[in-house]
Amino acid sequence: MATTEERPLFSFGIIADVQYGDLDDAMNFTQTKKRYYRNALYLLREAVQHWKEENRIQFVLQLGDIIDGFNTRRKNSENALQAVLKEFQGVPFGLHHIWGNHEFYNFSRSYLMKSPLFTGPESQDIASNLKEVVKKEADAVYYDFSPYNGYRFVILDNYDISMCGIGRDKDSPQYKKAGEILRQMNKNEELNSPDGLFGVDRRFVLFNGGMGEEQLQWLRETLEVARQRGEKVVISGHVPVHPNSCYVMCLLWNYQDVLNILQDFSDVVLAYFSGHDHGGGYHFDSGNEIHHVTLPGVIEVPPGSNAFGTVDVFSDRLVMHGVGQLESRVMK
Ligand SMILES: Nc1ncnc2c1ncn2[C@@H]1O[C@H](COP(=O)(O)OP(=O)(O)O)[C@@H](O)[C@H]1O
Repeated sequence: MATTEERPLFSFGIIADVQYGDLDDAMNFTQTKKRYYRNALYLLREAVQHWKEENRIQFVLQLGDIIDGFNTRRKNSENALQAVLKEFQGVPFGLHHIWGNHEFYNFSRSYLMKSPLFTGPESQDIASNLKEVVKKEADAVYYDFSPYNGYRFVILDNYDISMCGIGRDKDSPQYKKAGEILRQMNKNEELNSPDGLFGVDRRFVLFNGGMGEEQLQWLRETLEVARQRGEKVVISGHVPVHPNSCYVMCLLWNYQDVLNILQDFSDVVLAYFSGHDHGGGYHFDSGNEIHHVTLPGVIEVPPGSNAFGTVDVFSDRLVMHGVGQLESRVMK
């Protein structure tokens, strides 16, 4: 029989960039990787089946871009969303859906707030309270929860300051702020192009975003409370925040602000999980003992493989069991 040392305190599932669409396979923008839009749904199904059979995860962190932006061309966004949500129907674990750039190519924030992709703590109230939805519409969607005594999970809204798709209203201060940042840093007419930008500056493209001061302050306060309670914290967002954990073009615009906060609270922060960069990545910030995990994107996994995992949480380590392209690792 397993001793308490051998058994995880609790476990959770991770998956990123499913980007499902009823679309033919096609190459990415740079013509370097194929995207398997229809197969992505089967890979999601396989992941859910795997978690059901394992029978030990408490919740899944779905790290964003669950359907592809190209669904809008066929006016098929809602059908695509229904298809992926159907895979989660009746699952015996919780779900935390993070919003990425592709959510905003398909849907406005107010639509998302009322959809099952909103998994914030007030999701129950909001579905039945339209006034609350209107009030919340302008807000960023970030929240925290404690799945187990002594542990806290933080969900960030990396597209708080953004011009992606129809997410933010064009008149909103967040959209205007995003425009100021982008146009100052990126002189291309096509704002998704990083031409003329070098190194980490290549992150100043339209498909990325940033976090506002209010959210950064909330993150500091949340980590301060966690510190006082003696909790350990796992943070997640769609977009990576460490330049060594991803291709730099995929970094959060103000990644340094977030890194500074994580480093200030390195005594409580264990890891940062993200998606967005389909190639995936990993970096151990050894000075601060924080693990940065960027999951490979399901959309670019050929049939026959997959990219998801189960993380077992022990008192002294996180053990990530990767399936397919997600590498397994022990994170002390
Ligand atoms: N180097 C680039 N120059 C111009 N546009 C680009 C470039 N790379 C990507 N894009 C555009 O940016 C958008 C997002 O790129 P994409 O690779 O599809 O993102 P994701 O990885 O999130 O699916 C697409 O509209 C794509 O055409």
